[in-house]
Amino acid sequence: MDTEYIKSQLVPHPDFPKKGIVFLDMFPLLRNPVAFETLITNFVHHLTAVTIAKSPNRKIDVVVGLDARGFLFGPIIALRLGAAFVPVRKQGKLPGKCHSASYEKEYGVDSFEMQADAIEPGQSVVVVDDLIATGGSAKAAGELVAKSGGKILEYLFIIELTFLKAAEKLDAPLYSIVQVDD
Ligand SMILES: O=P(O)(O)OC[C@H]1O[C@H](OP(=O)(O)OP(=O)(O)O)[C@H](O)[C@@H]1O
Ligand SMILES: Nc1ncnc2[nH]cnc12
Repeated sequence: MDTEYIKSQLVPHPDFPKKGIVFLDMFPLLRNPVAFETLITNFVHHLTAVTIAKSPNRKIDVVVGLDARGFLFGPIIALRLGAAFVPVRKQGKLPGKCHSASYEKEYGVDSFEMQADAIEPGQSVVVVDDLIATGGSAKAAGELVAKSGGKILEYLFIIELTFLKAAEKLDAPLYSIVQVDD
């Protein structure tokens, strides 16, 4: 089963980057091409099914990836879907006019930016990242998409820390491949 295989590639690191956090490292998954392909295929099949169920004639226009680990697989999903890839970056990295939103996360505070002309009003958007913990970064990304007039179809993650109940903070459905419940 995809889920078990993908889960088996994630390596927990207790007390990183600070005491009390169990950091789930996704990089071993990317070192294994079969697991990486399984991951991408899972996301693409899921998104194809969701798109068909919602509106067979409508495609996903934009895949938004979050800095930094969402950049590692978001562009691949975008290419497979024939969609644009748009990065949401930490503050001060993007040139031109940007929208910005600040947020609190599992181990700190940060601010995100997205180029103001990257998404056109009415475009269908999915947001991807490796992991959702408190949901602070995903929520901030959602605010940036909304400022551009994009419509979020779904938020997608490899890992969801379900005990933090982040799904309740989001304005669109959440899909995750691996759920961690404690
Ligand atoms: O749901 P949240 O509580 O917002 O936490 C999840 C976010 O935290 C991690 O990124 P991090 O900010 O550590 O940055 P990195 O990808 O640059 O390591 C992770 O990749 C998510 O983006
Ligand atoms: N527990 C965790 N493991 C990996 N990345 C994270 N980002 C936020 N929380 C994390």
